Amino acid sequence: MSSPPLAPPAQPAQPDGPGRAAAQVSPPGSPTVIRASGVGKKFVAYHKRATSLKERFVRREAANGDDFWALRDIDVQIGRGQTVGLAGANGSGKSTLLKVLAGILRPTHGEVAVNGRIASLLELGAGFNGELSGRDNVYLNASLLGLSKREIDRLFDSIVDFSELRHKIDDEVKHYSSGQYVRLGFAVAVHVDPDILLVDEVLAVGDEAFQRKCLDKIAQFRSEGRTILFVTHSLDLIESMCDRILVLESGNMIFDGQPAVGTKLLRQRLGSLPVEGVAVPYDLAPVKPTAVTFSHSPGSPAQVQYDPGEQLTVSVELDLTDHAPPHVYLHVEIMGQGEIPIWMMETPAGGISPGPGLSVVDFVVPRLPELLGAFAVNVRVSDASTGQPVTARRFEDLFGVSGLQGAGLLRVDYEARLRR
Ligand SMILES: Nc1ncnc2c1ncn2[C@@H]1O[C@H](COP(=O)(O)OP(=O)(O)OP(=O)(O)O)[C@@H](O)[C@H]1O
Repeated sequence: MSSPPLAPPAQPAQPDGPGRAAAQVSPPGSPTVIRASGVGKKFVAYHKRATSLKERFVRREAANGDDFWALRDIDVQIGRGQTVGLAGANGSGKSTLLKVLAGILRPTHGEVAVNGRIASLLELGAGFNGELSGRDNVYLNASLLGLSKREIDRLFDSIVDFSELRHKIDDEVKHYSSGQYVRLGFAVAVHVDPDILLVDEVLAVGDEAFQRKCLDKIAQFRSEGRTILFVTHSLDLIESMCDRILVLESGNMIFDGQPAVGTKLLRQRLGSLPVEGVAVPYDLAPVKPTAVTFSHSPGSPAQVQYDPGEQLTVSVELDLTDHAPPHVYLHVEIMGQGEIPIWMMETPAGGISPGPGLSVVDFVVPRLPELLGAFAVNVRVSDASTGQPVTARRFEDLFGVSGLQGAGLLRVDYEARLRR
């Protein structure tokens, strides 16, 4: 599917953060190759099937069909050369979004524009005719993706070699196993010289050796500057292979941005991230850290993603009862991937004296170091006069720092010297 060249991408409209999608612009100078604007997709869910012709006639159409929005108001722009992971719980709309972007499903609302040749490997068997042989399906599939007969003749052996199905190539594909289907589908998709590759979770069907081969191919495509969008439940894979993650929840895009931040948010939402760190019962504490927010400067609008060198303010809201100690000491740990404390901030040793009620303590970091990752916050409160712990709380609210591309967590200056 292709369309006329797209206009330069518009700037993102809204600030980023969990709970609303953070629009991500393409890297500077990289044109947008996929743009979805206000995309919604409605299905009609029929809860109960009519059991007789009469019943079907009496109910007619809409009587027991509920509208069901599998996608709601999705705005996204994908820049050329980006590798984007699409993640979310079962039924969140990932496959539907991929199909809408591939032009296989028409959106109920909104528009999709694509600039470049798309090859897609969607649900099992999509694009294959079970009655035809593997050989015929290679020709059929590749011609649907825009290749001429002569081009397919030239690529045929390479496609079959990649699929490792030469011994099966003249069998009807309805007799293929699901893994064999995917092998052939993937082999065709990567041979048609696509600008954009869309891959659904189907890769999980292949055996380990074939998965490795597919991932190597995706890595090669990535290094060639092609655009890749893939659905996976493997958040580790997204962290290692993608420049960007889109997280869907009930058809809404709740996050668009840095993989480390998005995967952590999703793990939180799926309940697969342990919450820990409460030392003293929080409910009984006379001083409660009730919220943590991130912004550029004290009091400025909340923001989640930062670049190295930018100012960051971590604001801790405290709620004190009348029985709170007069001098309170706060210890704030910024926690990285794998529960590693990255840095620590604290109030002066004598503590602070906020008084009863709500107050906010701002920790201002004038220049963020050259870091990469998503960071959560642990807050410990103690009585500054006695040193006794009061309570502790872990905040899963995250901020992310981008800027280093696959270069580890921290930038360290170094020289490489040869010595003989
Ligand atoms: N053709 C259809 N008719 C009705 N409902 C549909 C149709 N296709 C998908 N759905 C529904 O839309 C929702 C989103 O489905 P989709 O396959 O996009 O989810 P997904 O995020 O890819 O899920 P999974 O991780 O389980 O593959 C689901 O509730 C699904 O049942």
